[in-house]
Amino acid sequence: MAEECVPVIRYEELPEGPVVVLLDQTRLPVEEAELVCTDVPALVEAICSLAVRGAPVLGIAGGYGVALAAARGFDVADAAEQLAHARPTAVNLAYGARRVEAVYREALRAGAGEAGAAAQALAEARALHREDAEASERMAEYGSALLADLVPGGGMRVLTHCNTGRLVSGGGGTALAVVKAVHRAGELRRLWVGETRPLLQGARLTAYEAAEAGMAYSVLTDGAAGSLFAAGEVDAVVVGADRIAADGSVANKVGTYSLAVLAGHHGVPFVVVAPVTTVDLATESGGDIEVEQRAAHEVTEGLWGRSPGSRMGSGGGPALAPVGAHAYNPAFDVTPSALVTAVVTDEGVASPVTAAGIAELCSTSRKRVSRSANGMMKS
Ligand SMILES: CSC[C@@H](O)[C@@H](O)C(=O)COP(=O)(O)O
Repeated sequence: MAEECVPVIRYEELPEGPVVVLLDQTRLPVEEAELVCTDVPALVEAICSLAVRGAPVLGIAGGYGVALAAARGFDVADAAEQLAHARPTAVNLAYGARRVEAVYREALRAGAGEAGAAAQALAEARALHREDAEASERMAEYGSALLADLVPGGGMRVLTHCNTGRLVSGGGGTALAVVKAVHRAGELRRLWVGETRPLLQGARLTAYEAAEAGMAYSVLTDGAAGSLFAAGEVDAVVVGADRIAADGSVANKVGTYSLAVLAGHHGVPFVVVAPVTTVDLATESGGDIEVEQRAAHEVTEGLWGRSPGSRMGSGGGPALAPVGAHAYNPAFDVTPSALVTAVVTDEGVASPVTAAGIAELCSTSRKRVSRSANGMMKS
């Protein structure tokens, strides 16, 4: 159960100073080790190496990073800049860093002083963390209800990609939180877990969470998805998102687009689950989304499968390809809205996925924020 698990991220005020503590996801599933970041460069390094990863928790990390810089007396604007640009595709990272930076600046402007502004920055980062947990619950509710409609009769076989559960969130997560709700309702026959090359977020992390939740699951190589669809073994695909453009295009872990094409070909619902904070109305279309390109050695070396005596490559892993092999290694791809059956958010569901539907979800969210800013009850 999530309550007994090592927290994915936390901000701690130790006698020697504040720190951000992360569950190091590069070490999973072998061990649950924590990584303690005492400054922003250490946190940026943890973000780049994927010790902390997945869109919503990157937002929380960005927020805590700015709060950490403020509390330790570092240059807050520089910290926010470094964090916002540590990875380019997941919009939540910049969102979290900029949101907390804005609160810090406003507090300074209002005369709170540095310590007061730092305290307000931390309160904002903690609020962001809490909101994300609440958003997970709402996405799980909306998403599981939608799946029950899309796949009537229960006993569904769901295919997912990458990792979108508690490891990416202040709460239960996005797509995997939906699958967990389906499982709790007794309606999940099997979770198909795409291994997610090259860094195996599916095999290492989603399988770890599926086992933790007691689900029936199978890991498959990314290349095996086609034959699984052809055999009629997939009732729905449920994935997360790193950025959703105004036209409803979805950037998510590389391999998502291929699954959407397969789902379209086989008439299987393809559902994207993400908080509204992952929608970026300033990005007009999928072609405008910056896709992070990562180092070749992630593809050409077995970074997660070191064994004694293996010949090590430049990244420190055993060679899987000739030394020096060129690699194409985008971290994400973009799926056009026409291939997406529904976008499930914490503010409701857009289906069919249109620019108007996406804008409507965001305006619901803005109304909610302004109501709560006016001291009214949150809906
Ligand atoms: C809510 S998680 C959605 C996405 O962030 C997830 O599917 C994903 O692509 C993560 O990529 P990663 O490179 O592991 O950070």
